[in-house]
Amino acid sequence: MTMRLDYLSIFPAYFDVLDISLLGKAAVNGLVEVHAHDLRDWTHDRHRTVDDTPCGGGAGMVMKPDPWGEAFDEIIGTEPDSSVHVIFPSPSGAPFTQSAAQELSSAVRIVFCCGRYEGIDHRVIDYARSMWTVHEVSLGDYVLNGGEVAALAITEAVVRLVPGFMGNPESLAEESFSAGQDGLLEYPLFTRPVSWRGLDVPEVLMSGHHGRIAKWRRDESVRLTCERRPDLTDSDFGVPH
Ligand SMILES: NC(=S)c1ccno1
Repeated sequence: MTMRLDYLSIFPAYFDVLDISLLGKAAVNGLVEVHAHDLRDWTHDRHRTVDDTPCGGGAGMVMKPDPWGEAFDEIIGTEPDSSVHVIFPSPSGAPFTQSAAQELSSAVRIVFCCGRYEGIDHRVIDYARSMWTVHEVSLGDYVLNGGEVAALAITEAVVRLVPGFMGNPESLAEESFSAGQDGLLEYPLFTRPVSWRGLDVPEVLMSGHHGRIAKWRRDESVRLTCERRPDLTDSDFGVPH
């Protein structure tokens, strides 16, 4: 199954980077198909206008609904289809999580709508909700200049989970937030040399004792998660001794 990814933006060149490294390899292998579109291609005036002043007043400009609607018609179609996932990255979106990435990794089509200015006329989102499966998501509590960088981050988080993408799928099982880690943060990682600038690899990792190594890693995951992400912990994890 090939996952088709579409990006609607007034800066489609942001997505040229998807030809690089693993994502480029996934495209070559037919796992994903990438299409970036310039929203201005669906304008009809000399200035290729995509924005206008906000109704009700206020600073900045709002993206007009017409170009989005015409782009949807051409890129996605005019019939409802819940298998099409339409993503609007936005500071007012729901937190984007690893579980959301996992769910989206089985999608056949994902369309990213990258807003600029103060945002997109809300009717565009309402229309999309009436037609497809819509996700208004945020990467964090901060504001970017547009949705493009967020779309790239979400793309990487999703595509790397597509079956056949990662050379060694087992490496996914031990990552932060993975089910194999009970949703905990990943433990610290080390490799050779054993001693580096006066800093040594923890002895337990060199012991060859798999049980002790597994316990050390679990304890470190619990410790890090309790310290850095108490919101992810619950009474089951407890406080590491
Ligand atoms: N925080 C996110 S995802 C965002 C999108 C646009 N601006 O901020």
